[in-house]
Amino acid sequence: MNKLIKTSDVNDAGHLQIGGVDADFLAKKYQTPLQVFDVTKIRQAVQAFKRVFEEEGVDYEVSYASKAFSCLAIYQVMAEEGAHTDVVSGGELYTAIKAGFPMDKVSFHGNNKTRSELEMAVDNQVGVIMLDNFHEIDLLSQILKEKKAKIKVMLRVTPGISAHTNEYIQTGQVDSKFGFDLGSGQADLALEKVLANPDFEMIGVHAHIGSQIFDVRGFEGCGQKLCELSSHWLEKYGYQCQVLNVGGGFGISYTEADTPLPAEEFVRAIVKEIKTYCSQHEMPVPQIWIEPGRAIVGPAGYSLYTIGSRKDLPGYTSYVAVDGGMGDNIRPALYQAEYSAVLADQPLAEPEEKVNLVGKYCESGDILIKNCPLPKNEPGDVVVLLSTGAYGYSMASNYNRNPRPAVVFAEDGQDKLVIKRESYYDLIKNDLKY
Ligand SMILES: Cc1ncc(COP(=O)(O)O)c(C=O)c1O
Ligand SMILES: N[C@@H](CCCC[NH3+])C(=O)O
Repeated sequence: MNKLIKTSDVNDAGHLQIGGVDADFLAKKYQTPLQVFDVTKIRQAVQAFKRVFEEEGVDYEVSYASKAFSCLAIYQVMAEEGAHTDVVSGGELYTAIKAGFPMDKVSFHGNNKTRSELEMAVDNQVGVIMLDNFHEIDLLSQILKEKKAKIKVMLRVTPGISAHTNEYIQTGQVDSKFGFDLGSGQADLALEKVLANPDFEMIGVHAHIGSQIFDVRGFEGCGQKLCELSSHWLEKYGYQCQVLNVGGGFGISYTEADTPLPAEEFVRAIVKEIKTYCSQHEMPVPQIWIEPGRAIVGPAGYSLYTIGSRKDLPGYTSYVAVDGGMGDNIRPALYQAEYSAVLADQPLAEPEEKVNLVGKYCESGDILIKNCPLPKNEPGDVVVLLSTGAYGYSMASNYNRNPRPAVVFAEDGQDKLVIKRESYYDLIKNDLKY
């Protein structure tokens, strides 16, 4: 039995249930490929993070990194849970605005925010802009002057920590496109510029060391680096950081081989590290903000596909193809990410074979799971990839002009369509004939 499946995930009919709704029923009702989220799991993930901070007695914010999955409904759920959110583009910001998400709880990230994106953020008075580089400090200064506006800012720094994860998803090492480098003095210079402009209200410092990280030491190191920087700034400039934002990146299980700490335990370790530093240096404990994306939506997401063709290669392997693939989940092709799968109508069945579970895209690399253990299966069966809630739909494309799937939220036995399936017309609606 797949260890990612708990007995509570299986209903009386022996089918997988998501948010209390039968997965086979969802596949029939909405067709496949289909992305389904268990909203209870999303809420529980936010609440588990909050509980740690409350138990530790520190001021905090849990800011959902919405690049992991962005749509109107997820911002509504985050607003209901009292979470902050971070956005990294005008498009994510627009979606949060249209969802009615409170703008004072938005952090705006990005290494190359455009003038129009920054103007949009200022016009909507987002909670905080994460300043990433000198160009942005100048650009935002100009915009604030023109608009006679003020805004809260934080400086994003690279703490010089290489988290042990795929090289494309590391961000905290010195040689990174994000943030101000500490060692070369860039971060000090950035602070000087920011403090010199009264239109900026500088509230603190941010670092994010990477994503899908299992080793707690990187996070502790990040917390410590931010504390050291904060002491240094107090000593050198008399500037006291109110907020230390340690980013996200908490690893989750995609397969049975992944055994990370529960995500909230990473946070407990960071909080303890910061508290220890502060007590040793007689500093007040600042507000601690975190920005988890994957850990909030990843385990709550399920990708439902229908099995179609099969190719058996004697002496090699078998290819079992589904009606989605790299267009709705690029992660296996891009990062060699691994997933596990079960059949919707018999999630507890023992595997009988290992196959390459492939998609329908015109690429040999369109393999969702290599050597995927599956029970006996046939065309028409619904196969479900687990833990696909983060960076699946949000990185989806229309490659081969395949429409993107529908997304359904399921909670307490109720299902609700939150993103319609794209139609063929959607694919051509912005095309113009030559
Ligand atoms: C600045 C920042 N914050 C938060 C996140 C969220 O990371 P994760 O989804 O791994 O928690 C990212 C993405 O890696 C990021 O770049
Ligand atoms: N998109 C990546 C993570 C990047 C996180 C954004 N900084 C993934 O699927 O793992």
